[in-house]
Amino acid sequence: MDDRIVSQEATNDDQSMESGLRPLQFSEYIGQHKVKDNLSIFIEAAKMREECLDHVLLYGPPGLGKTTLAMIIANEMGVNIKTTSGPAIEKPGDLAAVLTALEPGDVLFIDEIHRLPRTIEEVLYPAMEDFCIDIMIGKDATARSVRLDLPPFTLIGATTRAGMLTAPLRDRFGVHARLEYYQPEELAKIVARSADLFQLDITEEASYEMARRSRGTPRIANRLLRRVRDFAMVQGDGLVTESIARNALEKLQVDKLGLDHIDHKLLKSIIETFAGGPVGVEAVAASIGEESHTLEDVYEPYLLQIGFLIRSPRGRMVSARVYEHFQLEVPEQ
Ligand SMILES: Nc1ncnc2c1ncn2[C@@H]1O[C@H](COP(=O)(O)OP(=O)(O)OP(=O)(O)O)[C@@H](O)[C@H]1O
Repeated sequence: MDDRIVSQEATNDDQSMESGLRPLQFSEYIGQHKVKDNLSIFIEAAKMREECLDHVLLYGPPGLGKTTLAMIIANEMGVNIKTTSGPAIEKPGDLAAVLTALEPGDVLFIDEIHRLPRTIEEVLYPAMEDFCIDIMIGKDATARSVRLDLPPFTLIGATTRAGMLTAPLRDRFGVHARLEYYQPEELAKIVARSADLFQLDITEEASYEMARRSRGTPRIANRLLRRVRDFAMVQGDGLVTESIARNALEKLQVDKLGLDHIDHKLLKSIIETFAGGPVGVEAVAASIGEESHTLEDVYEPYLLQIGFLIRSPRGRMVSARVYEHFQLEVPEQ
């Protein structure tokens, strides 16, 4: 896990803070209108039919609110939620234990569902389709399969890698919802809401200052707010103003677009060592002393998303916007 302030992954620090900041209803969940509107209809219809909600697959990058949404769905359905994750389920028996402990109507949330081993995934198929599981009793010659009925339940699977799910598993989810990166105005509302929960006074401009640097991700917005709050308490009179926020974010080395020193090092290395590219990912990784898979999984996605990096068949290139961002002259083609 990387410990950058702009990391999308949750740190231990985030986890203890996040539970208190989680919206509990759709009305408090900011943005993601398409997903929210559709889910609200499906929930309403399931309630009218007095049935469970169909199984839901939530996918999208880390920190965009998949866990939060799963909790809201359970809350809006008026049922309990049990939470586990792909890596926590090591044997088919682990999953059988979770499934047989469900109460009728419960939501079972499996985070990082793409990390379930195939043999365990197969236990899920009949559970999702027919609300039953087949478990093996005995060994070798005396082994036999016994079918156990389960109560009707809703499985909510969350993944950052929908492409890594097998087709049979993906097809068993009736609802597929893709979470998108947030717009600055939505993140500004999330910052203002969290500040309110922290009982912190903040100006609208200060919320925007953090929103613009949060890389489209609520988790990062909330993390920046926590750090800025420290600066406001020590350096100001408690009110978070735009200039306190800007000053704090500069000290934290998070620039106007949410880029940090690692992004700068990566982009500058391509400009200075490789004349802007194209250059192979291995060469870039070596030049900044990182593994190539870390570069691809952790550092590149945001830079690609904002169009700062371009992936071409001949390797990575920086776009003209990177030169402008660093106030460098754009080289002639
Ligand atoms: N739409 C939203 N409105 C308000 N707050 C949000 C929203 N989405 C996420 N958050 C906040 O961002 C934090 C991170 O959200 P959450 O843990 O649900 O992300 P996630 O997508 O499940 O991340 P991961 O994939 O790493 O598990 C939570 O504390 C939550 O309060």
